[in-house]
Amino acid sequence: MSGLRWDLFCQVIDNFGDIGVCWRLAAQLGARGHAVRLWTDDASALAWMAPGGAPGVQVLPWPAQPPGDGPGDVVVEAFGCEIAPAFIASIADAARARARKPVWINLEYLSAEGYVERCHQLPSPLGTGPGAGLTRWFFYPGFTPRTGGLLREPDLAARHGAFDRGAWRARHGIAPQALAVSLFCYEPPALAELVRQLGAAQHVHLLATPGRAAAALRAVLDRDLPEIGLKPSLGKRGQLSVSYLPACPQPAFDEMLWACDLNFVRGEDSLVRALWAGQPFVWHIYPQHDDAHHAKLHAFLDWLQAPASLRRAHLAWNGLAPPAALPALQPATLQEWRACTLAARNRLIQQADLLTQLLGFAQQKS
Ligand SMILES: Cc1cn([C@H]2C[C@H](O)[C@@H](COP(=O)(O)OP(=O)(O)O[C@H]3O[C@@H](C)[C@H](O)[C@@H](O)[C@H]3O)O2)c(=O)[nH]c1=O
Repeated sequence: MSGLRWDLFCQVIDNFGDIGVCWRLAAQLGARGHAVRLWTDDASALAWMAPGGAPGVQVLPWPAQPPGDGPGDVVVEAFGCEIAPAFIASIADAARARARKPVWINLEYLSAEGYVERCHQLPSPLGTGPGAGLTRWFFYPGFTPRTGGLLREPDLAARHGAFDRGAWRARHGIAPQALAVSLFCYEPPALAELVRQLGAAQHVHLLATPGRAAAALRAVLDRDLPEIGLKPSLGKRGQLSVSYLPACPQPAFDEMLWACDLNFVRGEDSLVRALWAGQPFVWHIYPQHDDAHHAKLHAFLDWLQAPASLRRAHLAWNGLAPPAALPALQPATLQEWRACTLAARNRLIQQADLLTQLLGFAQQKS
C-alpha cells in the first residue's frame, strides 16, 4: 500500500523514547512513499536524533485546530496520547464525507506481557462526544506472532552487514583487544558495582551516552569510586577507559550498538535496537511508580529465554536484587548472552515487522 496520508501524534512524557519511536515510524512510512504529518508537543530531540529530517515527513507543533484539509487516511495516537476534541470531530466529519474512512489507531507501548496478545487489534467504539460512532483500534507492538511486531527497516540487515566495525572502533579510540561497553541507562542501582568490576578488568572501554547515563556515571566515579584511575589509553591493569559521547542521530546510535561487545540499553526503542544488534545486552526498564515494570521485566526475560546469569544481571541492574548479584562479566558469560540475543533475533526475524503489519491493518480497516 503506498501513498496514504498519515497523522501521527506524539506527546513527549520524558526522555527520548516517545519521539524516538514515532520518528522511526514516520521515517519508515516516508521511505515507503507515504506522506506523514508528525504532530508533537516537543520536537527538540529531533535536532540531534534526526537532523536531516526524512523524505515525506513533516514535523508540526501539537495542533490547536485540525488542519484545513482534515485528517489523513490514517490517524495514529502514540502511547495513549489524547488528541483534541476538534481533531476528533474532524475525523468524524471525514468518516461521513469520504469514500475511504480514516482509520484511527492507538499505538501502545511495547511489552512482552500476556495482555498484549489479548488486546492487540481490539476495537474501542466511541458512544458519545465528538467521535460518537467512530472506532479507535488498539495496536500493540510485541515480540510474538500474535502481536503487532517490532519496527525493523527492510534494509537493516544489509546496513548491519556492510558496517565496518573495526573502523568504527578505531575512530572511537577503542583498542582492538578491548571489551567495548556502551552505557545508555537511567540511574541504575548497580552502576557502581559494574564500574568496580570493569575497573578491575583489563582492556575495558566504557562509552557513556549523554544525559542521564553520563551524569550517573560521573556521579558514581566522583562519589563512590575515586580510586579507579581513568586514563585515555588502555593497556595497564586496573585502568578503565571512558568516552563521553555526544548525542548522535539514530542511525549512528544503532552503529554504536553494533560496534560494542556489551550494550546497556533502556526504555523501549534502544531495547529493540539492541536485539537487532545481536550483541549481549542488559536492559534498564523505564521505572513506573506502582512497580508495574517488575512484571514487565519478568515477562521480557521469559520471552528472551534469558539464561540464569543474564536474568540475575537484569534483576541487579533494575534494583530487583542487590548490586552484588551482578554476575562477573567473564568471556563465557558474554558468549552465553550473545547466543541468547542471536536466538531471540532469529525468532523475531521470522515475524512480520511492525510497519508491514500496521499497513496491512490500516488497509483492512479503511
Ligand atoms: C543517547 C541517544 C539516543 N538516541 C535515541 C535512540 C532512541 O530512539 C531514543 C531513546 O529511547 P528509548 O530507548 O526508548 O529510551 P528512553 O528512556 O529515552 O525513552 C523512554 O521514554 C519513556 C517516556 C517511555 O515511557 C519509555 O518506554 C521509553 O521509551 O533516543 C539517539 O538517537 N542518539 C543518542 O545519542
